[in-house]
Amino acid sequence: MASDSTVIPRESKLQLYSYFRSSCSWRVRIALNLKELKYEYKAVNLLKGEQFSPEFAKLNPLNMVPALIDGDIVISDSLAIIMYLEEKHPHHPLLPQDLHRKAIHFQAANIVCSSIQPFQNLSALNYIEQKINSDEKLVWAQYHITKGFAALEKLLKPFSGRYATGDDVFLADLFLAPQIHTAINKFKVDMTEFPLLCRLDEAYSKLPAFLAAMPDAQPDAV
Ligand SMILES: N[C@@H](CCC(=O)N[C@@H](CS)C(=O)NCC(=O)O)C(=O)O
Repeated sequence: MASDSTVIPRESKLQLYSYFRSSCSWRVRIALNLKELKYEYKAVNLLKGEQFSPEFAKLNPLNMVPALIDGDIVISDSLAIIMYLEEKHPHHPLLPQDLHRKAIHFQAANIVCSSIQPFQNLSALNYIEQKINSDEKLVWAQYHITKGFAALEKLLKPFSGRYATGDDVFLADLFLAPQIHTAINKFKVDMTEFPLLCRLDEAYSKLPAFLAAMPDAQPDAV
C-alpha cells in the first residue's frame, strides 16, 4: 500500500454520501483510500435526520448511508459499493486469489454487516429506547457485538497474519476496523476474550488509508 505522500489521486467523479461516525460509510472510505480514488464528501447528518430528506431518499429509499454516485450510477449499501469499486478499479485488490481465503473474507464481512452492525444501528437503538428503555440499548448492543466477535475470533484464528487472513489488507479488514473500533470506544465492549481482534485493531491504527477514514478525519466531524 502506498503511503499518504505517494498517493496519486485518479480521475473520477465519485461522490460519497457519508456520516463521519457511520461504520458503514467508514468501510467505504477505507476502500476509496486504498484504491487511491478521489471523491467528493457529501455529509448526511444522521442525528439531524438528514437521511430522511426527500433528496436523500431518492438515493437510498432505506434512508441509510453510505451511498455512492459515479456519474449516473447510484449505489447504496457498503458491500455493494465496495464490490463495485473492486470490479471497476482492480488496483489494490480487496479479495485474495485463494478461493478458501476469499470465502473467509466474504464470511467475515457478512458477520459484521448482517449479524452485528444492524443490531447496533441508530434506528435499532432508537427503537429499543422507545419500546423498552435507554439502559437496555447498551446491553443489547454489547450482546450482539460480543456474539459476533466470538464467531469472528474463531473464524479468523487459523488464517490471520498481520491482518485478517495474512499480511495483506483485504475485504474483511475494511469491515473489521470500524466495527472493532466502535465496539471498544463507543459500546465499551469487554475485549478480554478477543485477543486477535485487539491485535488487528492495533495493526489497522498504523495504516494511512485506515487513519484517513477515521471519523475525526472527516469534514463533518464535530
Ligand atoms: N447494510 C447497509 C447498512 C447501512 C446502515 O445501517 N447505515 C447506518 C449508518 S452505519 C445508517 O445510515 N443509519 C441511519 C438510521 O438508522 O437512521 C450498509 O452496509 O451500507
